[in-house]
Amino acid sequence: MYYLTVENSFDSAHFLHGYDGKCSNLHGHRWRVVVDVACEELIAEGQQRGMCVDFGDLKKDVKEITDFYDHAFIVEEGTLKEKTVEALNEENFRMIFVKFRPTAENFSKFFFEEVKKKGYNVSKVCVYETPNNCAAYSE
Ligand SMILES: Nc1nc2c(c(=O)[nH]1)N=C([C@H](O)[C@H](O)COP(=O)(O)OP(=O)(O)OP(=O)(O)O)CN2
Ligand SMILES: [Zn+2]
Repeated sequence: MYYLTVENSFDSAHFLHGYDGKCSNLHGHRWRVVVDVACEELIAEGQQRGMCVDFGDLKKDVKEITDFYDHAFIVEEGTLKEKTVEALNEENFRMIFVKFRPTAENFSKFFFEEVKKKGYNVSKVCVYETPNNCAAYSE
């Protein structure tokens, strides 16, 4: 089995609703998303001969998926008061609502599925919230 690894990072804010501690406060991370793709066989012919997939294609797709979350406030649906959302909208702050609690674990599964949808044989996705903490998802 061959394994490829690419990564992309994005900066965004979040908070953990219902968390008893500092992470219940609005705070930011440089989220680092590390994607592993597996191949049993390499491409036999053409420009990509000897490759699992072209790093360029994989990097472009991972960047496209993750850059959407850059410089945004990521909010779990239903965790902010309506008037807070309205006020933030009035300020033109970019909010992205997600259906899950925005933890590294949930993001690792979310990005795993998003990259898989692009047709890659994803073997693992790790999401680093800080340089020292990461969560991984694989199937
Ligand atoms: N298993 C998880 N635990 C925590 C997550 C998570 O996604 N998965 N997330 C958080 C918070 O988002 C927090 O920002 C990160 O927590 P923590 O490492 O405790 O904070 P610091 O980076 O500031 O670390 P210090 O060592 O305290 O400086 C919490 N837990
Ligand atoms: Zn955090």
